[in-house]
Amino acid sequence: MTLVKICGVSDPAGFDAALAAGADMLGFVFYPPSPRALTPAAAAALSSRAEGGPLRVGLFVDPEDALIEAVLAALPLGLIQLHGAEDPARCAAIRARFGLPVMKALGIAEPADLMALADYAPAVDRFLLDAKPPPGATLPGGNAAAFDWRLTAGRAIPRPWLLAGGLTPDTVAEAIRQSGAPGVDVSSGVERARGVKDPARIAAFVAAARLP
Ligand SMILES: O=C(O)c1ccccc1NCC(=O)[C@H](O)[C@H](O)COP(=O)(O)O
Repeated sequence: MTLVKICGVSDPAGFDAALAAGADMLGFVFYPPSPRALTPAAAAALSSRAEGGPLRVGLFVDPEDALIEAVLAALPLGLIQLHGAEDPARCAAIRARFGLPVMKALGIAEPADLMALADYAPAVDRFLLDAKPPPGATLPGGNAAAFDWRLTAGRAIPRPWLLAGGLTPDTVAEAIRQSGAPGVDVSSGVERARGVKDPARIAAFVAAARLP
């Protein structure tokens, strides 16, 4: 079954909808410039709405250790997503220091971009293959921009991975078919306004991603 991550969950309605829809992972953004950013305390309050359920993913952009420490003091995470310019050594250091699996996000626009996967593979547990930020974007992710899904078709990706970038309830099934992705991640495509999740779109996205 295709894994589904709902990223940038920032309010109770979005959290409850992702849970009810059966999402596998929930992303909490710890990057203050994002409209989806949470404080550690706010993420802890959201996360405590349910015992168990989806894996809680903490999303960081070139974080200092102190930020990860502050988040982990507030709530348990199951996975650390690194969405900045962290190199393999920094990914490995974060994984070792915090004893948590790491998912490295990489921007993909052309076949050559997939060559970085081999360098990162020993240092990380998962990949998130996303579009590169479009010109003028102020965030490294969550921009509703897609890359050519055919770039990953038939490619051996050296870790479990999620496809991300511009996915919506209407496109996710075709994206899975074209890319061969074993999992998908979405943020903007399940929002009714930037940074505000839409429960109906979350339900529709998870259902569409799970269609045979
Ligand atoms: O979502 C954010 O605000 C964000 C901010 C800074 C770095 C990464 C961010 N999002 C990363 C994600 O995992 C998104 O879900 C992924 O880029 C796909 O986003 P979208 O194209 O909006 O579905």
